[in-house]
Amino acid sequence: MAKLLYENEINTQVLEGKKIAVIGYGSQGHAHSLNLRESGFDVVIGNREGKSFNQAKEDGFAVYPVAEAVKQADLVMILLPDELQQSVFEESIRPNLKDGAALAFAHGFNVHYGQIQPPSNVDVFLAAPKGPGHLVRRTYQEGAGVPGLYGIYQDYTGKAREIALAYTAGIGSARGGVLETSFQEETETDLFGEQAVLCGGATALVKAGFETLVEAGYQPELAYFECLHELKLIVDLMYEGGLENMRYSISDTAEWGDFVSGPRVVNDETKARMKEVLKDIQTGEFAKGWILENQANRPKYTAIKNAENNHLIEKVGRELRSLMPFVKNPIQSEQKDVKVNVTN
Ligand SMILES: NC(=O)C1=CN([C@@H]2O[C@H](COP(=O)(O)OP(=O)(O)OC[C@H]3O[C@@H](n4cnc5c(N)ncnc54)[C@H](OP(=O)(O)O)[C@@H]3O)[C@@H](O)[C@H]2O)C=CC1
Ligand SMILES: CC[C@](O)(C(C)=O)C(=O)O
Ligand SMILES: [Mg+2]
Ligand SMILES: [Mg+2]
Repeated sequence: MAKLLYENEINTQVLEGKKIAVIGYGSQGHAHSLNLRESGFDVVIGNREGKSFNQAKEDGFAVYPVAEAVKQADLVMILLPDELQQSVFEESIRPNLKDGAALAFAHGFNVHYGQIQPPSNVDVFLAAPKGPGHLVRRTYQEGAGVPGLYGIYQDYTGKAREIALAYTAGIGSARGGVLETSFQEETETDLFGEQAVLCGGATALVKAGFETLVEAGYQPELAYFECLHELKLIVDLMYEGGLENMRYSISDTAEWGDFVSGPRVVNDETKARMKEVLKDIQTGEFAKGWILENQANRPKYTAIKNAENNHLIEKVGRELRSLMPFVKNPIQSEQKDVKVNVTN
């Protein structure tokens, strides 16, 4: 088994007395900053003025324009959207990095695809929690943590690995275990996971199941419960004890259906498509398309997002969840301007 490291094996002294600038106070940014502060580290925030800037202030941080935060930092963690990192880096980060500082990323996209070429006089590492930022925060508050990856791209000071590990401990990832990787491996597997399984694969499966039932004349509310609501309960069982634990809790009828019908839906053809998705990630084709989409102001992204928000499963879901007060949405209720663009 690969070597995972845990809190009790990590020495965090290397970050004592050092100033950490977290650049970006969004999903990952707020979680890293709050967790690091509660782990005893000295954190300042760099953000443009606006919603996140104000939130970070409200949360008690010293908040600066990006350039000012970078100037004072011994460690700069870049938690800006991937598609904006290159321009902010060239304008406000590169010119202000201290000699011997550490530059960190939570995803290797920009370094791996050559969008950011770090200067040679800094350490460069990856500290990538394997989970959404709001859960990185929530699990930390619960005394647990989201497992993470660390990887060294450049070791200028000779301490890059020690610093990276201390950082993963500070955000709570070392409670779940941290695994060494490279920027290439993290970037390619993270993109594959989110596209083929966790986000793209899961939403496509849920929607296809919902549509199949509704088109066959079944009630949309029932189809929502069956294909989306209950999925969380099933995945919780997998999270807690693997496929075996989920199969222990379901009926034998369901388990037999799982064995014989699952492979009829997700089969060799699906796997061949997954391999195509992976190939596009490995060759840089996906990255190129995403960079161009942003340069064009996201026409396809915006059209698809609007259509998705207006899908029947979303309309039915909003109504049903409003009738289930125990289904809390702490993430969106903490945001003042939820980005749901619903028509009709
Ligand atoms: N989301 C996740 O859970 C995960 C993300 N990652 C990686 O973490 C990084 C951050 O992603 P994520 O947390 O989703 O990003 P978000 O979009 O949630 O947050 C981005 C933050 O950057 C700020 N920002 C945007 N533009 C600028 C700018 N020009 N100058 C200064 N600040 C700016 C935003 O502030 P404002 O309010 O002003 O827009 C916001 O606070 C990415 O590399 C991503 O791949 C890795 C693992 C999981
Ligand atoms: C699964 C999506 C993710 O990779 C993540 C939360 O880990 C992301 O980029 O947001
Ligand atoms: Mg991820
Ligand atoms: Mg990702």
